[in-house]
Amino acid sequence: MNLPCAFEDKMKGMLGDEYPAYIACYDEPRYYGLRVNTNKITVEEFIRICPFDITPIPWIPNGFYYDGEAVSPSRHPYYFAGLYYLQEPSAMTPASRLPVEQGDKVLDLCAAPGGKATELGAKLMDTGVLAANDISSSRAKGLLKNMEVFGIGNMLILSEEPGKLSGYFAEYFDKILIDAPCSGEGMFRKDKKMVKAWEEHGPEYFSSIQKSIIVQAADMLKPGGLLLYSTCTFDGRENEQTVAYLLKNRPEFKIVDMEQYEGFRPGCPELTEAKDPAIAKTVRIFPHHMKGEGHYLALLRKDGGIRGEDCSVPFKRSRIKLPAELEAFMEKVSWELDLTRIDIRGERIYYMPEGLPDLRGIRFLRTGLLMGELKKNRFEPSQALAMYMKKGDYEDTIDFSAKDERVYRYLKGETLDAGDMVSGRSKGWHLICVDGYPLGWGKLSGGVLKNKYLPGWRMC
Ligand SMILES: C[S@@+](CC[C@H](N)C(=O)[O-])C[C@H]1O[C@@H](n2cnc3c(N)ncnc32)[C@H](O)[C@@H]1O
Repeated sequence: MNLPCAFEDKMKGMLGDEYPAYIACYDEPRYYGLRVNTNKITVEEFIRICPFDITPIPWIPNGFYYDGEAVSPSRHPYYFAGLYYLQEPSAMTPASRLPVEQGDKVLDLCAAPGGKATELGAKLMDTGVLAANDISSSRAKGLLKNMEVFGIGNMLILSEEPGKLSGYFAEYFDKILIDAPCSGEGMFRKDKKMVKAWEEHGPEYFSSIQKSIIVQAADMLKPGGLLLYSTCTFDGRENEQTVAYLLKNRPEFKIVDMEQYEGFRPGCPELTEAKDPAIAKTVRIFPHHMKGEGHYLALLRKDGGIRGEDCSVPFKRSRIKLPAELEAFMEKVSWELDLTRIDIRGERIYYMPEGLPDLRGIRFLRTGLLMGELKKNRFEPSQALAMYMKKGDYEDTIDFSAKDERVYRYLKGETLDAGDMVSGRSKGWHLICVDGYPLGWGKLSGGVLKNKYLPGWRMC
């Protein structure tokens, strides 16, 4: 593989005797990974039903390697059911090393397309709130879809400058992840296009963006909260020096240890001006030490305050009366709605997370779970609501086996004959599942299932 000379020289200087082992990795194939959505299925159950061979990624409890040259997990109905996310193994590390607890308010500041945000949302198990932001609104659309496929409801999908967000969310979050835009040196093997991008915008360009983002993020963290900073690059300016910049400008931050793995290598204090030995607690991932691409991670705690103390002033919502159409639909749903969390905007009905600040003025793609729309005396449930549900949450369900070719036809948007799956009198909205995991909605009449799978999500 042709690497820029300036990059090779830098790596020789950084790695010394290890350089030959490092550069030899470029002749080895890349690794393919998938991460189980523990919000929908346990790891044990996934191993039991997984239709292709997988082997555990040793440092990620819900991560697995698969043979990307032999199988296409993105074509399987379980992928459409949101049971897993396809992700490069090292890229699973940042979300796994941020200790999110149920009830936390969590921010993923550079979140699209959702590789980390989907895992943070899964860890919250439908508690607290996850704000997933990306400055690019086109990339944020992909993020929204991935979050909905994963069944995450307690979310905000934002598309804002971090500096603007810090005015709305001052000391609001318990945990923040910054997977910073970077020069991508760690991904050269996986994606050769990254080399060209590096030649256009290198470490110097990104390090100034990273410094401004990390300080803006710091101001959104509660005292006592944790911030995880990560990149997929090797350059000291983007890694250790960005962390050192935060420590200098926000001295209330301290680097803390993260859960270790034998392949992790310590960060390099010598790459910074202050040479603070604590920088060695940050983590470098090199492909010649682990089966994954290059990454960098730092976990930091903000001093002061009692963890869990809530500094936010929640936006007060009053209990509303449900529209009759939604009330009729909810008769078949097994859970109770908290009426203070319902928000009706035009025809659309949202189920909002609790304890939000006033968001007026922020650019967002979604706030809360889009439950559905009110249309001429009827309620039409959304695709997101189907993905949010668990089998049994809705009374009328059609559960296909993954081996039934109708599952594939459903995902392609076809009308199906489902007379054998229901009693003769059954009609109206049905939750369509594969092996017990919801995929979307269908409307039944006389045994014929009208397809309500979201057109933009169909299998090609
Ligand atoms: C490394 S990618 C994030 C990948 C994502 N965390 C994942 O795991 O799928 C960095 C992202 O930062 C976004 N970005 C760039 N500049 C930004 C800024 N100033 N504020 C917020 N996001 C930014 C980019 O659009 C890009 O999607």
